[in-house]
Amino acid sequence: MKSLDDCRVAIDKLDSQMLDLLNERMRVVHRVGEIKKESGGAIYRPEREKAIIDRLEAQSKEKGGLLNKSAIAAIFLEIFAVSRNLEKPELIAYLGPEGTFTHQAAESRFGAMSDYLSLGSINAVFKTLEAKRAKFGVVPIENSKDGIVGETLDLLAKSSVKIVAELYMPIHMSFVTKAKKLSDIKRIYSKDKGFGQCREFLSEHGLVNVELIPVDSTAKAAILASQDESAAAICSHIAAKLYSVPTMFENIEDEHDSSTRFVILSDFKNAISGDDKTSILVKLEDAKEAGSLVHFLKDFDDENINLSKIESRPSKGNAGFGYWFYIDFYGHVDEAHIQKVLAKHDAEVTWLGSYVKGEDEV
Ligand SMILES: C=C(O[C@@H]1C=C(C(=O)O)C=C[C@H]1O)C(=O)O
Repeated sequence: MKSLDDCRVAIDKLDSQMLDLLNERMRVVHRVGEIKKESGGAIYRPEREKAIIDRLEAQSKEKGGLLNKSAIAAIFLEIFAVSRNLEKPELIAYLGPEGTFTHQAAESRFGAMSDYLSLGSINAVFKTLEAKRAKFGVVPIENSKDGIVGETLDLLAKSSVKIVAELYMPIHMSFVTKAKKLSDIKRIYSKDKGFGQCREFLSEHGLVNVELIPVDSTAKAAILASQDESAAAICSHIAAKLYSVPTMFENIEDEHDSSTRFVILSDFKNAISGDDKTSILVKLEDAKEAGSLVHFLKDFDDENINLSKIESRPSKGNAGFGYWFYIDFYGHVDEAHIQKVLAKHDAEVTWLGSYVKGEDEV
């Protein structure tokens, strides 16, 4: 049996080996960066990152390793982020302020080392990308409980910016405070939705008579709680960490299965990964005729293309009532059967991006 000291000696040796291997990996990555610079290729290649994680998961399973897929993804997504920074540092704009769930989503993909730009609105994220002031943008597109984020869809319809990746993040609320015990808490800050999602928690813990103060964001709630020892905040894990407010309770939301889908925006087209999703916008020319949407969708069905989402939006600017549709389906725009359908509807369809299908949990 190894003693604690023996274990620590073994860990130190393994860490040194890992560091040497990581440095060797970074030298290869540096060369990849040079090749991409010569060819003008995109630095971020989500389909390649997915292939690496899938391969390592299979290897870990086969060899009976202790690391499961999410552990492997957590470690390697950080390595990829550091690698991309070495190839070329690129700025990531997100819907802020710092410490929001969008910030948490951005960090889960781009790591702790990247340069981030927190912006005040979804519109500002699109504008910043259009002006090439940032390479990537991260915005929410839908929530499993609240539905679609209309502003994101409307901006996708108007902008040249493309979706290059998606990710789903479970939304968990933390109860954070500098107070020593619950009875010391006189006020709680959160977004109004934050209170709504944690009603049961508040009543079970006798907090209904405490003053509930709604503020603009859960991040702001964390800041306020960091300045007042008789206050608490209901906020994200990242906000608590960022503003150094101790967590008293985690996962305090009434329903634990709420998740938000975020999209990563940029200006390039991904290669086919074999497990892709595509988003399009459809403005049907004969929209006023009965059955036009059915005919359109029948072409997808004929090619065995499965839809994962269809959402209608009022088209602003037209006289009277006009509609367009936002559609997500499985497959990549460069696959032949998809090309066939899209070519038939060339004038009616705007391609918004093809990207690796996200998994429900990152
Ligand atoms: C190194 C590359 O660039 C990026 C970094 C990757 C990595 O660290 O393995 C993988 C894909 C890209 O996002 C590459 O394209 O191979």
